[in-house]
Amino acid sequence: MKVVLATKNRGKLKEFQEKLKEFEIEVIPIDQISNLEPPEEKGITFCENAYEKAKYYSERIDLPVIAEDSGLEVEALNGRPGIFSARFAGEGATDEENNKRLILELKKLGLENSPARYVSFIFLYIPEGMGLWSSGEVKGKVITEPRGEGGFGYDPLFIPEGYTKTMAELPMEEKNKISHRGKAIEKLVNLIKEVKKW
Ligand SMILES: O=P(O)(O)OP(=O)(O)OP(=O)(O)OC[C@H]1O[C@@H](n2cnc3c(O)ncnc32)[C@H](O)[C@@H]1O
Ligand SMILES: [Mg+2]
Repeated sequence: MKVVLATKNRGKLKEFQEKLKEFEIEVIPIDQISNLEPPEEKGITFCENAYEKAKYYSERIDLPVIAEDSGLEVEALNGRPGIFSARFAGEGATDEENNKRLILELKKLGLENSPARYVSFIFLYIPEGMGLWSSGEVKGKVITEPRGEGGFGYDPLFIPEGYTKTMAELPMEEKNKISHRGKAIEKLVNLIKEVKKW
């Protein structure tokens, strides 16, 4: 089975490819099929953004498309950056700039860490008129001293619950076992299997 993934994020793409390989599903990045620019993320929830993006591409390329919207919710920041995680430090910000902003915001509050969670929301849009969705989360804490080279985004600042290493210090295989995305992908695969039985 093959499925198109609508993302511009290389880290995300690699994690999807690695995880779905376990289930013999091949992931084709959207830019191999189409050079359409993604729709603006206008939603106020992860759910809306994932749905809108999957629908947008699927209707235009007439193939099943997966899109994911994900982010980091920090307790001390009342859930921010949330859906704005990719652009916390401004439109087009790099991971490093976003991490700096997070550290600064925590320090402004006099904090060295805060409970936090990563959230992933995945939508699979099938042109014949069907949609499947799943979500996942991983709880942990964010710190103000980055560590590790793996993963992407806020991983050098995120320590999953029950761990002492940051997400960026874990091999991808291990991150995929415990991460918001890994869990959401597993749930989606189970749904696909159910639907195939009909
Ligand atoms: O929209 P696409 O093209 O898929 O790529 P994106 O990077 O903009 O992806 P999102 O809109 O879902 O924003 C998610 C942001 O949340 C953060 N994030 C999500 N999952 C993460 C993870 O597993 N590790 C670290 N940071 C993560 C990171 O800053 C991402 O850029
Ligand atoms: Mg995005």
